[in-house]
Amino acid sequence: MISFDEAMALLSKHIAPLEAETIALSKAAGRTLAADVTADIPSPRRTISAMDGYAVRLESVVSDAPMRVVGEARPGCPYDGPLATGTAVRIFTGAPLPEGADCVIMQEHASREGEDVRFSAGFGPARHIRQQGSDFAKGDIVLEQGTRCDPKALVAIAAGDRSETAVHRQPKVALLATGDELAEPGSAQRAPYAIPDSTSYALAALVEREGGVVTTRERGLDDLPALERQAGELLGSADLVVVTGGASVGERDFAKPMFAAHGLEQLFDKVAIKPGKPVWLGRAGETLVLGLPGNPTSAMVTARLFLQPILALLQGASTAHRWRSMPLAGGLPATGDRETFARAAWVSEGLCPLGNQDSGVQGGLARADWLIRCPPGQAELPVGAKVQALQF
Ligand SMILES: Nc1nc2c(c(=O)[nH]1)N[C@H]1C(S)=C(S)[C@@H](COP(=O)(O)OP(=O)(O)OC[C@H]3O[C@@H](n4cnc5c(N)ncnc54)[C@H](O)[C@@H]3O)O[C@H]1N2
Ligand code: MOO
Repeated sequence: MISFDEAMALLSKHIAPLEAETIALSKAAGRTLAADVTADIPSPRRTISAMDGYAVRLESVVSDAPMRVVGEARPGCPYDGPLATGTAVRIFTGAPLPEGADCVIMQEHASREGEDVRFSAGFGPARHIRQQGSDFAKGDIVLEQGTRCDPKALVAIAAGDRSETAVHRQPKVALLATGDELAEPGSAQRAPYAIPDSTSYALAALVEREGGVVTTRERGLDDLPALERQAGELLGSADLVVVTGGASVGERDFAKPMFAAHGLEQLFDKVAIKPGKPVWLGRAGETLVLGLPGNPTSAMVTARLFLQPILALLQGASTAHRWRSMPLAGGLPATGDRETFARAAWVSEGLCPLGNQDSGVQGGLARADWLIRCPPGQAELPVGAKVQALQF
């Protein structure tokens, strides 16, 4: 059995980004950049006003003396010509600053009388000007390779006047839930010992949220020849197969054997963590296979700890575990001999570990927004202690 850190190092070592493709900006949300994005134009594109008011040469302004307004500048429509000393140009936020102007006086400090304007004293030292290129220059890198295009990143690409961007292909992910007892949610109540397949929809949602494409979401009975056939079909259709259940040592735990006939090479099998010890990763041909334990909390915790970084690595992103130091708002029990990821909720002053930490929990999962990382053998921790936590 390997440690969590050793398992993470194996992910980084064995998982390379999928090939790159160029896509329209309109399709880029959620995708990961395969190359740095450089700006084709500077931002701001021109030196512009940051306020609605009057553009002036500051040294020519005399408080409460009339000044001639010689024209207007609007965004996209500049004042034509240099600004003569002793004159002002009506200007609006975002408009190019007239040549020769070095200050914008906000209209709140101006009183207009026909063609003239007077400025009251005390309009302040701010010039209210944004210099051309003060945000970024033409040719600057506005986003680095490996950045995920969240809404804020889309602003930078568009502002650099780029209509397309190079991203890594989306991973195709096939989901298989194994277990004779599993039934489609809504139909379990019709058979006395059936239970709803509660994690497949959750895993599909996680895959899609993290930039993958779910090619299939299916169930398999605990029957090895049938599972072997199913494995062959799934391996041919996906970059990654995620199989839940059947990971442990039971006589009908077939998650690994079903891929053995297809040349499965194991990268790791069992990790010293709680929950989720039976998690495993392998490769059959070109396709990765991730095995998650059947217990629902274990499946979701290992999906967060392993599936999410695998999807990130396939898309060329940096491994996505952002641990944060956070205070405890409730006591944390001592840890056993496996590194433990305690489920916790954020309350006003910190993280409160949930009362039921059983790996079969389903109902309380929605309240668990954080995983607290507890090293093996850690003593009980009091309220206020700092812990390492990962958004869950
Ligand atoms: N003798 C041992 N027994 C077990 C060990 C062990 O080391 N020695 N490990 C335990 C641990 S830890 C876990 S976690 C589980 C994992 O077992 P499996 O991955 O083989 O999972 P199953 O046996 O198929 O199912 C466990 C449990 O979860 C329910 N389940 C399965 N799939 C789903 C699903 N898609 N939706 C909802 N619930 C699901 C299943 O009905 C079982 O109740 O093994 C321990 N045993
Ligand atoms: O360690 Mo298992 O994944 O919790 O019950």
